[in-house]
Amino acid sequence: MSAPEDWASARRTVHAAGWRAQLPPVAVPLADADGLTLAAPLAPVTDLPAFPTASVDGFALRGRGPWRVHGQVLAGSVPAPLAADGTGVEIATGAMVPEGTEAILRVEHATRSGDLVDGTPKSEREWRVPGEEAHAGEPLLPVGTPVTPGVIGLAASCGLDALQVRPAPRAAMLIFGDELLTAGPPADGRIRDSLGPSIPAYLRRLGVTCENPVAPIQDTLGAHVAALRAALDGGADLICTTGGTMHGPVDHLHPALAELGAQYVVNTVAVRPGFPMLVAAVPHGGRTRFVAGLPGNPQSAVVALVSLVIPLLAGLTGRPEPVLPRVTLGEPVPGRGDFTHLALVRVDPVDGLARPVSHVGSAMLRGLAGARGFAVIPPGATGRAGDAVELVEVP
Ligand SMILES: Nc1nc2c(c(=O)[nH]1)N[C@H]1C(S)=C(S)[C@@H](COP(=O)(O)OP(=O)(O)OC[C@H]3O[C@@H](n4cnc5c(N)ncnc54)[C@H](O)[C@@H]3O)O[C@H]1N2
Ligand code: MOO
Repeated sequence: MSAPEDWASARRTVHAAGWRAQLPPVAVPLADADGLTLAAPLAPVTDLPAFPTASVDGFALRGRGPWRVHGQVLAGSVPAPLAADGTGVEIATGAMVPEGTEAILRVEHATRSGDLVDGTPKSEREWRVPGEEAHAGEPLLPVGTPVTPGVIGLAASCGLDALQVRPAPRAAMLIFGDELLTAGPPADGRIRDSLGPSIPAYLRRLGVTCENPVAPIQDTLGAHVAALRAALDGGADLICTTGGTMHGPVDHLHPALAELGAQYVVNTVAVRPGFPMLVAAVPHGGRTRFVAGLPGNPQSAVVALVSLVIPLLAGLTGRPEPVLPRVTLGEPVPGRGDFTHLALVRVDPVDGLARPVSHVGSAMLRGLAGARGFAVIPPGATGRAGDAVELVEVP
């Protein structure tokens, strides 16, 4: 077995490997772009607003009052200029302001008799001027920005119909372990596969297109290699496997990777739980694909997902390496010697402090199901109440 790699540096290594293999950009209609990643800066086609735009309902006026009002300007039309002092038009919020306008008088500040209007307009301008929000071509959001509903709305207001984005990575999910049942209660030495139903759900939350898992795959080297080949031929950018990361009698992942000509990006990480996790790169079909080997112990598999798969996906989609938020511990959390300890915590909604949860054995999911994420206790350290530590959130 190779020496385990430091947890933080393993994250940097997989991000860099994903970055080098970034998925080629595509143009995607706005309505389909949520969750993808900008591959070009977002910039407006015109000034924003594109024309002087009334902010209130009232009267657009020229010169001194009282003003003779002739006609109406509604949003969506091009008005004639105000040609003479002492004249005006009724104007609606959102309408283009006529050339020659010197003030807009709000309807609630106006007195009207017949076609004459009088009142005192506010001293501040009651319309938006072109370029007030942005100028044509001005970069508003950089490459690597995750597309959110807010970004989609901004893009539409900028006059864009599509966005240049990195597409969603495609994942396949392979479950190893002859002891696994896909339905019914555990019994007679057999247990339920808890990762086949849950890891694809996490992946989808991470913006990945994930097929239904292939489960369980027979505990033979031939079946492992065949399943990995089928996933590569199916076009997967990322293949997540569970189990078989160690070197027990039926752990075939390492020999299967060797047979495929895969190169380790990271092979075992100095973290508890989860240390036999790995990421390997496989050249296939003219580009690099990745295999993420998640350990079989269920909590360890999720640790591997948040530790390695999330930074790998960030790299693949052209996003920066994830920056971890910090939380303050409300109780002590022990360290794990030379290893990083990822300790499941919940974050109290009232005092905002992170406290360890119970039932956190690496074979258990009970603690994980109610936890916000993993507090990171670095090698050689111990978490004391009041310490601000990094938090890896569970997706
Ligand atoms: N001699 C040693 N043995 C083990 C060590 C060690 O250091 N020396 N480390 C343990 C650790 S830590 C982990 S984690 C596991 C990792 O093992 P594998 O990735 O090879 O996983 P398996 O042996 O296939 O399974 C381990 C465990 O998890 C259960 N399992 C597997 N898949 C699923 C699934 N989809 N759903 C639910 N449970 C699953 C499986 O039945 C085993 O109980 O190795 C330790 N051993
Ligand atoms: O590292 Mo194992 O993943 O402790 O259960």
